[in-house]
Amino acid sequence: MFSVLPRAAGSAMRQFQLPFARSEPRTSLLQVRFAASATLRLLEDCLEVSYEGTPMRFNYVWLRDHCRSASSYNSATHQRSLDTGSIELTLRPESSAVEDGQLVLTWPGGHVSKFSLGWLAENSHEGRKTVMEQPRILWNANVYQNARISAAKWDKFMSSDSELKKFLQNYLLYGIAFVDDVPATVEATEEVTRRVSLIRETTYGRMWSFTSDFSRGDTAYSQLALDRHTDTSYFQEPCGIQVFHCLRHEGTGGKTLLVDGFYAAEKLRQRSPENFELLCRVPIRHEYIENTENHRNHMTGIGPVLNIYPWNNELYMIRYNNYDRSVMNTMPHDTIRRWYVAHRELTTELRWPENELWVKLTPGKVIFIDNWRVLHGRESFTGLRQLCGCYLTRDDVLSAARCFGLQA
Ligand SMILES: C[N+](C)(C)CCCC[C@H](N)C(=O)O
Ligand SMILES: O=C(O)CCC(=O)C(=O)O
Ligand SMILES: [Fe+2]
Repeated sequence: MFSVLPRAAGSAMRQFQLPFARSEPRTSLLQVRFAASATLRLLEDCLEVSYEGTPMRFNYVWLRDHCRSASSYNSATHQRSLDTGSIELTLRPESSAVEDGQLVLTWPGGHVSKFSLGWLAENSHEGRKTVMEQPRILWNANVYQNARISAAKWDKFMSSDSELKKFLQNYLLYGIAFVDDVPATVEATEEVTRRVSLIRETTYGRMWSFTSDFSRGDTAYSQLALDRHTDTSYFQEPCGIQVFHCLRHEGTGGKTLLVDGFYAAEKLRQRSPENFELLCRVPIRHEYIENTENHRNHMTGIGPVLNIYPWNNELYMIRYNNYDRSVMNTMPHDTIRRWYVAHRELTTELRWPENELWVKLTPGKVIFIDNWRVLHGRESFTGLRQLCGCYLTRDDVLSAARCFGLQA
């Protein structure tokens, strides 16, 4: 397994910088010793706090903006009451002190702000443990199998919060997680997903249950194999999580394929930074057109294949669906050739057999897939196969994880 830290991207992205510019403090006006190993300095444009060995700088406007006094902040709703627009941008405190592990600042006019040193350490730029929004363990089939992640069990999952927390931690790290022993019904599948989050209703329904009956205008509703892909790439915001539960299958084939899209994309970033960068930059369109007796849809989503946060180059979403990719008319002629080369290189990564995790979904086994990261596909099959599931709202899944103290 290679590192999960985002690597510095290639040449075209080297101009990247953290948004927090570092400038040398100019004058030291005041030094106060306030704890065994902590020092406070009121500088020209910021307060420097050296606490537990880390010097941290706090902009004065930032400090006033983060004042937790009753008139500035409603701690019952966790909302700011202060109008940030009313803070003088040249503001400086009139005095500063440390009392009982708290930094106490008095502002011109007499308003007092208090900050615990621990809170400052947690929230300073310098004190932040990691620049990653979402720590992950990227995997190929070996890595995932050797990790021996156990599936949650229905009974415990439904009743024990620590079981749910463990499940969410696995989900966040690997982008997939399983619950076993779920009754093979749509209702139980709904219950198990409601334990985690809200369901995202789409044109396919809230909960859906389908066979290969071509009830909708899409290949999923057939017996054909489906190559690895992410779903709803034609949404402006693709669904965050996909849930599958195979309620019955009397026949052969139909295994589920899972591929960690971020593992493949990071390989591409290492191997060909320019191709990685191109796939981050060039927008393409996906489309879902359905015109049947009962359903009329025309959806499009536009965006790059690889989506990274501009401030740290961390991947947060891959949109990869060769079936639903629409006409390539969103880029100039000279980019097209290069885009196909880059896309081919990513496709090659995604197709290495060692990156493929194959799972036979059986009645009772529910899988949650991070549809912004892990691609799914299936083998062709024979016989009656009924699959049910739903999409989940991403924000609510992440919120559930944060409520357990997980970094999400
Ligand atoms: C999952 N469910 C069967 C309801 C919908 C399938 C959607 C299929 C579509 N081609 C896509 O990839 O988004
Ligand atoms: O039939 C399957 O296993 C999955 C089909 C699929 O890709 C989907 O429903 O999104
Ligand atoms: Fe799919």
